[in-house]
Amino acid sequence: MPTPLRERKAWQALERHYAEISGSHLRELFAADPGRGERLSAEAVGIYLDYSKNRVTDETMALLVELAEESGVPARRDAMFRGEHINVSEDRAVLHTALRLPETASLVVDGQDVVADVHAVLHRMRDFANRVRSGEFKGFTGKPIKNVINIGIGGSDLGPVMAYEALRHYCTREITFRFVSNVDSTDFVEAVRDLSPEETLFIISSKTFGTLETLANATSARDWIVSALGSADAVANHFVAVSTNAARVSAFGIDTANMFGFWDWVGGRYSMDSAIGLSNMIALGPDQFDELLAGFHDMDEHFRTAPLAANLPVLLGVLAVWYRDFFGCQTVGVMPYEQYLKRFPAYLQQLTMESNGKHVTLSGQQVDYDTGAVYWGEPGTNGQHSFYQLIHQGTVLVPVDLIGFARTLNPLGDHHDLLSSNVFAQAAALAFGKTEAEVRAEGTAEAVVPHRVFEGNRPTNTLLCDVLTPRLLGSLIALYEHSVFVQGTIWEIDSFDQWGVELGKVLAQQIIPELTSAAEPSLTHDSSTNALIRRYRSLKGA
Ligand SMILES: O=P(O)(O)OC[C@H]1O[C@H](O)[C@H](O)[C@@H](O)[C@@H]1O
Repeated sequence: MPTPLRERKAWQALERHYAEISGSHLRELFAADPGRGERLSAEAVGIYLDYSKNRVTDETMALLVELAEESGVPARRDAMFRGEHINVSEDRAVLHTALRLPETASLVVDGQDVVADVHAVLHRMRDFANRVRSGEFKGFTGKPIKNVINIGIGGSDLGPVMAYEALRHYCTREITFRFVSNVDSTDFVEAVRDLSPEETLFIISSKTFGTLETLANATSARDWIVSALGSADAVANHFVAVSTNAARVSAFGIDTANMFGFWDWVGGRYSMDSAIGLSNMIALGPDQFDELLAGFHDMDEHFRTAPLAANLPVLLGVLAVWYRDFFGCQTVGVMPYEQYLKRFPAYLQQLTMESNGKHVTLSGQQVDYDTGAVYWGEPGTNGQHSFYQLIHQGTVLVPVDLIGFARTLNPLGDHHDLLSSNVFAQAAALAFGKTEAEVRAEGTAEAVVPHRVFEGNRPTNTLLCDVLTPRLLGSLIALYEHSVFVQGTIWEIDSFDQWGVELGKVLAQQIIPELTSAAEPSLTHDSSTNALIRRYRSLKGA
């Protein structure tokens, strides 16, 4: 049993240290230490992390790294990479890192070479992707596929849609890609409105193949194809499945020959580099998909081997703990200054919040400290003209990750420098602010002075990369995956289960028949739920 968090030596030292330094201003820390801006940085696999604009000193960082050490981050990391069952509440290995091991590697878990299994599926995916891309794979009426629709939700949607948007520059423009996730019929109806069924392929992505939203959408997709093409036999030409559950795939009516498998040791939110990425492989082509996997692996190797004090996921992870538990920050903003990464914050929400939104330790004890923060964000400059006001002058402290790139994939005049100047300007403005004296010196009318003061001392990480490539994207995602792991290990929680999504699902199952029934809603509901059900029924019937 690890020492409870509050009793760890490094934690207690951090409590004392926090009392000493929490009042320090980044203005003073920078003024007293000209080397700070370069020293408090780390770089690996094409990602430069400037963490100097955090409310830390060298001593803070040393203590945070000690905390990671004392919390057993290296040992648990190695256990994860070996395939031990670190997901204790589901008694499963956590092996998304095996999805990106090179074919020459070998990893035997429970008597099975998982690398061989992974590459067997990758080979089938490559063959299929090539056949779809070349037009060799044909629809029921003999036409090549022009549209690919991934139907999935949560981890079976967010990764593929984020990566598709992120890597659009590298994707074929010959095929239209769409992603249907919501059980709201509008999602499906709008996605297929302008498409020809004869040229449309559905990828039904679901780890369990039991998710209501996905099965409802898959059923509507099947009806759409069968009614348009006039034969149930058309399913074989227009549907493939990605799942761990072959029995359910075949019960749905998809031949398991058209199924791409993965394994229970891949968590849904860690699955975009498994067969769940099939739509991405078709869009990118197998070679660029390999690059994406190589990028994940680059970061895995860095995480596995770099000293903790220079280890990017460890640094991001311990800083997240520092703000969450010592400064009491409830949220973290992630702002990509790269339009292609517009869905990255949404992707990170599942990764971070489903992983670390937990209230008990691995052994089931209620935690007596805060765990996962709320993650949110938008592309940077758009955010500046909307909610950055609160980050600059509001009363909450919001640590922000700013993600910038030296080069754009779409050079156009001076746009990219205009964009990038904002990355550096925001980080500086948040850190150093503007004092009352500075505002006055500008000749500001006295009554307005307080409104124009920026306290500063608002922390940021700046992640600076060269240009967005599939490889870089893989590394960036793995960076956040492992940061989540570091946080979860320090908090001693299970970052790989998600029991918190179950209760609502069960209640919805109970309510579904009540929405069409004329009988009184269930006596087991509360009066509010019953009143809402009655009102819904009467509005619907009106
Ligand atoms: O891939 P599926 O089995 O359809 O699951 C889709 C999603 O739904 C669940 O409710 C979980 O909260 C997610 O972790 C998962 O990614």
